[in-house]
Amino acid sequence: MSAPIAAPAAVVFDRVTRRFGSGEGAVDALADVSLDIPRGSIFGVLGESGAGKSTLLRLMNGLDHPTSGRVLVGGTDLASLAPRELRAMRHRIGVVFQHFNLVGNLTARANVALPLRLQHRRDPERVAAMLEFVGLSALADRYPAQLSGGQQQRVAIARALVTGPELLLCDEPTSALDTHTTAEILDLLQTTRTEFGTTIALVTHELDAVQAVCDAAAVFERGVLLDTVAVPRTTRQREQRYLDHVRSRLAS
Ligand SMILES: Nc1ncnc2c1ncn2[C@@H]1O[C@H](COP(=O)(O)OP(=O)(O)OP(=O)(O)O)[C@@H](O)[C@H]1O
Repeated sequence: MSAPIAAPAAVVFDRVTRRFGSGEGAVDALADVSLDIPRGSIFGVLGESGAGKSTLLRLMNGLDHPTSGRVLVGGTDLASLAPRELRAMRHRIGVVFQHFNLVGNLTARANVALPLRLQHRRDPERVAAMLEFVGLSALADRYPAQLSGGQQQRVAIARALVTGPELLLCDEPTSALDTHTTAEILDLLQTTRTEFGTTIALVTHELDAVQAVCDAAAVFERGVLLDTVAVPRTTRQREQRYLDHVRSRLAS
């Protein structure tokens, strides 16, 4: 029997170094990092402050480029793209931030529609479907200040997904949320992967978040990739998550 053919990685870091400054003051935010993020996975990027997590995300998003090495997204070296091509590529990548980054004077609905507007597109049905997907149809005409943190993050996720990205970058998406809301947002990320096949990079310093939803995680310290670990999904963990979910529903 022939060996199974591995699906191509959604993101490849090929010997990537990102150096800031020069001479004695130089800092390698990432030092010779090689990493594959499998297509359709939820991949954790774990590390303390200063580990290089944000730098890694900015490189995946094409907002920054390596000092040496290559970052491939969907097989394309981002540094090889002309500005126009890079903009097109970035439409295939959604981003969710720690502090939601919603536009305060736009309703939830208008926030979700924003990425389409920036592409000169209008698709109210798609916007409505995304709001329904994140469970916020009833609150679509509220402004961010009228929503809880968890609700705002749901809007941000709907906004990130509205263009149908194949890659979703999440930068500490639950760090500003309480435990219960964190679990709900992590569940939503899992549903996103299941429903749309989106590859999700989850940057966090929270080990619990990685254990709850990630298939694997890369662990960084001061720019160095210490290890890439598979996260075991035992039956026990699945049962426990289900029980936690049921209990929280009954309690609410
Ligand atoms: N634009 C920059 N200029 C100079 N140094 C930078 C720049 N961006 C990042 N660094 C340095 O690179 C290292 C990694 O920073 P990075 O922000 O990627 O870490 P992080 O893991 O995201 O940290 P945090 O969790 O605090 O956001 C740090 O030492 C930081 O000071």
